[in-house]
Amino acid sequence: MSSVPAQATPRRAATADPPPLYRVDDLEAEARRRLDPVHRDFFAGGAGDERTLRANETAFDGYRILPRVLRGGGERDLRIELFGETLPMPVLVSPTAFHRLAHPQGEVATARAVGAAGTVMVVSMAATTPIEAVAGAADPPARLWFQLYPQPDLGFTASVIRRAEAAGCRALVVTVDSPVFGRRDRDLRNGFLDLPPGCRCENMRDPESGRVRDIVMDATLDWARIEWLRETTRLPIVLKGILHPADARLAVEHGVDAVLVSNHGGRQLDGAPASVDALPAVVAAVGGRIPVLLDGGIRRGTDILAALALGAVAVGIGRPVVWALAARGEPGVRQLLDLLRAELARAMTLAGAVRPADLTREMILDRVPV
Ligand SMILES: Cc1cc2nc3c(=O)[nH]c(=O)nc-3n(C[C@H](O)[C@H](O)[C@H](O)COP(=O)(O)O)c2cc1C
Ligand SMILES: CCCCC(=O)C(=O)O
Repeated sequence: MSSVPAQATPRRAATADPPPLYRVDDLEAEARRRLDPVHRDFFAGGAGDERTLRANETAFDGYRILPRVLRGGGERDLRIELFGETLPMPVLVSPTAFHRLAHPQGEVATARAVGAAGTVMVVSMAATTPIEAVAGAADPPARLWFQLYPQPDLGFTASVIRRAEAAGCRALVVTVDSPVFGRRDRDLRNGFLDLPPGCRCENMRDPESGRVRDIVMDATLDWARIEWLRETTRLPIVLKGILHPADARLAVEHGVDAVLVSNHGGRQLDGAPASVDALPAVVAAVGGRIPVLLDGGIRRGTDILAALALGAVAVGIGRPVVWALAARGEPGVRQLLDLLRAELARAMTLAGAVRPADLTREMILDRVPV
């Protein structure tokens, strides 16, 4: 039970702690002040006219939560089960490239914050810290999943998977929305091409030559390659970037363990639907056979609630993590995860749900005029 006034925040004493965080979006403004404008544009931007980028956030305005009352229930239980493990909350850190452009401690800082929160960090193939160092960074250790852009060189792809397995990653997140790199006008205008000296995609280091390879976006990628991956690893496979229900069905047929409904944060196909708008049809197509995850535009506990009620088992957050990292480093990412947890718990309490499984489709009114 909370005593009134639940909102009161004590006046701040002079301390080294980061300032309080009231809303996720405040981190973006703070990060923008600190970042090199070229890097800021890389993190913030999307493909084309950024229609999909904008839609990811605004689409949540089109859903309303129909609360249940007088359900009691006391403390909320935010835990979920995924791949046989219990996660403390239904929020994962989606893979984002180049954390060392946001903060000198890069992925190490992110992993420490995620370790403290007990949830999952999906480490990007384009991380600027080797997966082994990310895995060794956090105490308690972070649960890591590894994001893969399958490379045309199968031997090299297999070697990256072996590294991820050896480092203790518990799932492989295969990004399938990037047969070619999205065209991002901001980066083209800014001439953003190279990482600063000393900053590299360490997971792309060739085991034989020691050279760091470029990540290839492979337009020949097809379901046969997913079958190859299925035979190459025993890790659960998550397909990231599913939007069409027919692809969700194919994913199930190919023995994939989960799908992540995503448009890559609006950075690949501009004009694709907002993730949350694509979610219900994917959930229907999958029919409960495998978990459905979602990322794109999650900025509030109520966004998480809506996605769960529409059938997602968990959501991922991309840019907010980068902003938190750039603004406040590891403590910022901790604050971000704490804030989203608190917002979700409060939203669930107000909506009459004790646990994520209580969030059901009838609690969402959609096509609300905005
Ligand atoms: C700066 C940035 C880098 C990203 N890098 C990757 C990546 O390396 N691999 C990947 O699969 N997705 C990548 N994504 C997409 C995210 O995993 C995620 O789908 C997206 O950011 C979710 O939307 P949100 O930023 O609105 O939360 C990146 C997104 C951003 C913003
Ligand atoms: C080769 C870097 C890929 C990063 C990425 O996926 C993105 O910027 O969206």
